[in-house]
Amino acid sequence: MENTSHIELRDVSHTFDTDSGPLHVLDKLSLKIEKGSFVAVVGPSGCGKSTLTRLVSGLMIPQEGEVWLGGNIVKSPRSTVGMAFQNPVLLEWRTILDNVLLPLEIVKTSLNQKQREDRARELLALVGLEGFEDKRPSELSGGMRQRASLCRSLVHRPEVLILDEPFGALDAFTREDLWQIMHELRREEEFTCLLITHDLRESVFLADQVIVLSARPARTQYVLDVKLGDNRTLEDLYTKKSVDMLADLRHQIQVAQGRASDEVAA
Ligand SMILES: Nc1ncnc2c1ncn2[C@@H]1O[C@H](COP(=O)(O)OP(=O)(O)OP(=O)(O)O)[C@@H](O)[C@H]1O
Repeated sequence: MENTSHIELRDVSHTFDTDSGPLHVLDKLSLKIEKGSFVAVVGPSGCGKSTLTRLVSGLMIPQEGEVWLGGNIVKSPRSTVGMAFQNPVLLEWRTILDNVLLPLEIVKTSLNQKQREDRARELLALVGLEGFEDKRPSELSGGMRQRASLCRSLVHRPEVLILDEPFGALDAFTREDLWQIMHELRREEEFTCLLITHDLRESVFLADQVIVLSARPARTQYVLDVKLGDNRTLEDLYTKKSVDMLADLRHQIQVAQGRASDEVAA
């Protein structure tokens, strides 16, 4: 069947077996993400957002429905996916450069050692870590470690970048720095991005589209097209357009949490 989306979930349902019985997490979840777009997923705590990232990356296979990536059904972990999480999990016994190089030791590549290092150094320079290549992770701040983690997730030029709350543990100012670095990375690198976040401002600043999931079992409840330009700045978050979008999203989250009616516009 023809498939024009880069990432697509078709009627995906999943139930975990837990000590207290079956836990129905996703219920006929369907969504489409176009190639090169940046989509943020928000929703109530525990609704199944991380489960969604595991399905897209092939770390898990759904019990029902299909996950498509680049025109193929996902049946196993995919090397064309890069991932970054809230905890950067850098290896302390490796330098920052060697941490960034790690995926190129695992994924098949035609690059020789010099080309690999050039690629890693290019990314580190892009995120402002030039001069820190030989440091150990513990010598860097939390924000710098997360920047290195982003480089590691992109070093093998994945087609899809999955970010699961990567900025959630950072202070507000560092988080905003990282948001701007994400825009810089997007200008320089080619990838389709799926971001999981609890931060509505982050979703509006970074994404082309924000998908609101319902409470568990999650379904797509609402989709917001973010009508800000590609060259958006932090100041744009304080314009009426952004404030209205944020109010809309906040209302949808309240609906998902059962704290508001979906008949009332925010
Ligand atoms: N392997 C598993 N086995 C059993 N239960 C699981 C498993 N993985 C996740 N869960 C449960 O499924 C539910 C959804 O988990 P998931 O991590 O996808 O939610 P989330 O929306 O990312 O949560 P949060 O917003 O808190 O980060 C949670 O109740 C979680 O405890």
